[in-house]
Amino acid sequence: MRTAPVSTPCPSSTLFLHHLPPRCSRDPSSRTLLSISQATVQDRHGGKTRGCSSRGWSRIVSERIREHRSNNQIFASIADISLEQSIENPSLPKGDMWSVHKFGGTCMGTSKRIQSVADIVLSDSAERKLIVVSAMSKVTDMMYELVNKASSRDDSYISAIDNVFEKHMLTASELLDGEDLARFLSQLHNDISNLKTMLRAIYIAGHATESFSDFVVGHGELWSAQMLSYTIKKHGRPCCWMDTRDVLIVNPTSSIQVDPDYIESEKRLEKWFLKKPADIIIATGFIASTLQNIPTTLKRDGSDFSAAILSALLKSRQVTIWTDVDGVYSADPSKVSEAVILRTLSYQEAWEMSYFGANVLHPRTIIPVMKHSIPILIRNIFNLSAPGTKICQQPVNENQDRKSLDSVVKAFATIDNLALVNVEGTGMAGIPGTASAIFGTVKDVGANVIMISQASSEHSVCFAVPESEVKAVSAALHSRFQQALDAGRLSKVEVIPKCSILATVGHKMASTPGVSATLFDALAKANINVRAIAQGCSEYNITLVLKQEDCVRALRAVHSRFYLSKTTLAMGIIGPGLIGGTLLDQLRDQAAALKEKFNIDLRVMGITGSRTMILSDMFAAFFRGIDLSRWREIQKEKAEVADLDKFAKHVNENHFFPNTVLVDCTADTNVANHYYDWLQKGIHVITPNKKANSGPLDRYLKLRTLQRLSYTHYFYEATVGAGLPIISSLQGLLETGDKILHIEGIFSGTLSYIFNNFKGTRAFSEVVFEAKEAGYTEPDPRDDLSGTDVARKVIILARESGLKLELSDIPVQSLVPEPLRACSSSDEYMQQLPNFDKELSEERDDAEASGEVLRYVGVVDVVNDKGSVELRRYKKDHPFAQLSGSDNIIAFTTTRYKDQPLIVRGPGAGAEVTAGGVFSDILRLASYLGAPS
Ligand SMILES: NC(=O)C1=CN([C@@H]2O[C@H](COP(=O)(O)OP(=O)(O)OC[C@H]3O[C@@H](n4cnc5c(N)ncnc54)[C@H](O)[C@@H]3O)[C@@H](O)[C@H]2O)C=CC1
Ligand SMILES: N[C@@H](CC=O)C(=O)O
Ligand code: NA
Repeated sequence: MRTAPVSTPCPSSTLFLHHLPPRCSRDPSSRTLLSISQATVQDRHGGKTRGCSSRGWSRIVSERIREHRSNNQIFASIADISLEQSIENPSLPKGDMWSVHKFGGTCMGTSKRIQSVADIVLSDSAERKLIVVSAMSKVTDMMYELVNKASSRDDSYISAIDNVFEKHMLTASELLDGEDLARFLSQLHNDISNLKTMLRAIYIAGHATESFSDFVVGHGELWSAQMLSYTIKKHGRPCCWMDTRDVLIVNPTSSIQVDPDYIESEKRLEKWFLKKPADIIIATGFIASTLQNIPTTLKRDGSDFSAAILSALLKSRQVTIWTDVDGVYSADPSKVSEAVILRTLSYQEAWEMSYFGANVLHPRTIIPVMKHSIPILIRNIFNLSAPGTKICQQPVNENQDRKSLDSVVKAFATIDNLALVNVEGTGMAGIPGTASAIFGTVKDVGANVIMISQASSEHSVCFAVPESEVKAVSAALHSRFQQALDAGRLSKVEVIPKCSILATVGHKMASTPGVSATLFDALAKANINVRAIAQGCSEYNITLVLKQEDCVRALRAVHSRFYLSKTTLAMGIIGPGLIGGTLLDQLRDQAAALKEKFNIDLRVMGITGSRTMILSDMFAAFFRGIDLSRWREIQKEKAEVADLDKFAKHVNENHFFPNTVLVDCTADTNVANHYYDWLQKGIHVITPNKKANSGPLDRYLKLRTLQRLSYTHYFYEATVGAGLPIISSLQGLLETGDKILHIEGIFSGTLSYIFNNFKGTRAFSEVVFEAKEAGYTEPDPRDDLSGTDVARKVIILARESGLKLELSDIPVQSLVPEPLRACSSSDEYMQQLPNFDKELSEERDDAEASGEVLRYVGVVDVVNDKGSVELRRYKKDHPFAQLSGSDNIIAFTTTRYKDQPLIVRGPGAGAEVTAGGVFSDILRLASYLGAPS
């Protein structure tokens, strides 16, 4: 047997013998192993047995070995020897003076990080500290790999173990020097050569028992604990390292779980402390022993569990789990960028979250500390300024966690790759044992049921299982219930694939009215269908099953709805002309204020004109949207050929934003023809374009019906009177039960401007040109001058009032001279217009002579089911004669406003006011979707 050269005695080392499973003694290699272990036994107790020579120790141990048959007894006996040898020591103090910390593999990943860990430990002002450490990052995997290689007789385990040695040797050399380094390296050498012997035995046997494997793997923790202990000692602070296999006693309950034996562990901890009453203890995480002293691990609960058990044994003031995130987020930050760090969580909330894979402790880890009300602090080793998340009995100062106090929802989590199984049939109701038969069958195929839901009618039971297990579950159920299916007692065993779970977690959530309503409302508004629901009476969790493709959108929708983040809208702007361009600039200027003051986050994901479009960068800045401070430049630099379908898909199908709105700022009928399809897909539509609402009646009615049936919104305030509240006023009157009798008004900003300024000093064509320049006209000014634009507005208001009129039903008096109606372009029309100035001049002079003015008005005669558009004369004292600029004026005569009409007046055209009207529709949408109003 080769042993590593030992330059200095090893004061603290692992006890090899005592960790050997009983079967070791029957193993051909056990004799060799025993001889190694004798050497290490003496090391292990070196700290307390300095008075005992190596030979003396060997003698005592040999005697005890003779006295006791099993290795376990040997260990117990050895422990007794060390106790016999121990000098008088204080008993183990417990309580507030202890502060427990746990540093995971990442924190212990390099020499620099181990140094930072030492600094953190030293800066903790607690009287006594117990520090639990994991193996250096990747080491546990490397160790498992060693066992796998050896047991599959792969020779490369030898070079692999050399890599393990190298990694620790280099790290220690960077951290330590002098005698400490020599001691550590000698110990490392010893351990590695012991491991090589053991791996050789595994190699020969072609098999490793679980305890062999646990024994090998646990070395990562032993080495990291020793390195940290020496590093702290280097700073002049007395410090001991603890092999927790001497202290933590557990009963393995399954291959993935162990139960701590608190009574035995407490006894052993007290014994340990008698020997090493240190103020700073560095303890190995993850590893433990059985009551029979067989090495084992804490399985998947790992080092966090070690820290929690030790913390409970010491009744420490707090346990700090150091990791690489700032704390527990309200949702997975990779899916919800506005997720916030929760300052506090109750123990129950924390274990609900951890089940869903949030970066929280495993529920079993929480139980030991919860019993003694010990707070757990989760902190980021890479960001010491972050206060972290405190998991404790009573969440302190809940207000800090959320902006909204009334919300009791803390956080959201999701699980993907699930399938729902639905067992349905009339033969289940009132028959005891059906559920047991169903779930017994599921258990028999080893599938894990993640949630269950059954309505009280008992006609169906549905449950979620991992997608990977559903095939076996379905086959087993079909076979188990074949007879019931054949007889029709069960109608189906159905699998709904590609599902996800969305869980909402919060303290006392279920006992607060309105939580579920708000949750489901947020989902409905994002057009997300819920397949199944489960809420236990624990009141900490509401679980929903949805289509997997909807899951991230759902997560974002509910997260923002509970005010944990902004109401985020993905927007696509179609037609960046005068109105669209002005809107984009307004969005740019207002974005920050909207985010900060109103919790609304608007992201323009695409802008398309008729020929080219720009889409937000799919990878880099995708989620930020297009930089609106440079959208014109980006349009020049990065535009691609416009494709409206691709555009809508890009904006909508990101799966990230719960809601999408397309804003149509064109005057194009083709774009308007897409609204139905978009609304059907759950895309909200906002527009100043009048084409959809004034187009063919049947299409309009279909669109409105769809909109009313769905949770998808279609807003078009700017189609009449630009930003003036015309549509909303009319809707308000109707919704509150008023009856519209008559609507009359000046609906054209262009024609209002023209007749307000056509005072005999300038030619008619000159004033038309001014109106166009001012941005009041339609893209083609003939739409205004022909009265078509006003007719469209009349139709929009008539239909809104319940009349079923077509555009062709409205008689329109056109102001476009007959010969110019056939002009091929608006430019040609504008050029030729001066030739026809005379006609309108004469009409104006004639009116003037009678003390009247000309006004171009639209009328909706609801009582007589008709509308008209014409040039009328009004006395100079009539309200319609008092206008200026591009003012619109609209008078609603209703059953409530009969004697005096309700009048809305103000600028009814122009870039700023129109874009402002569209913008206010966008904010109305955000508020409908849950933004604070
Ligand atoms: N100017 C005003 O005061 C008011 C205008 N409106 C309406 O606002 C809309 C826009 O008007 P303006 O901005 O003045 O017109 P504009 O002509 O300046 O802008 C329209 C933009 O849409 C683009 N476009 C046309 N067809 C397209 C298509 N199929 N796909 C993508 N882009 C397309 C054009 O290239 C242009 O950039 C019109 O529907 C108008 O009726 C409504 C109220 C007031
Ligand atoms: N061209 C229109 C613009 C608003 O719809 C008008 O002049 O009113
Ligand atoms: Na309006």
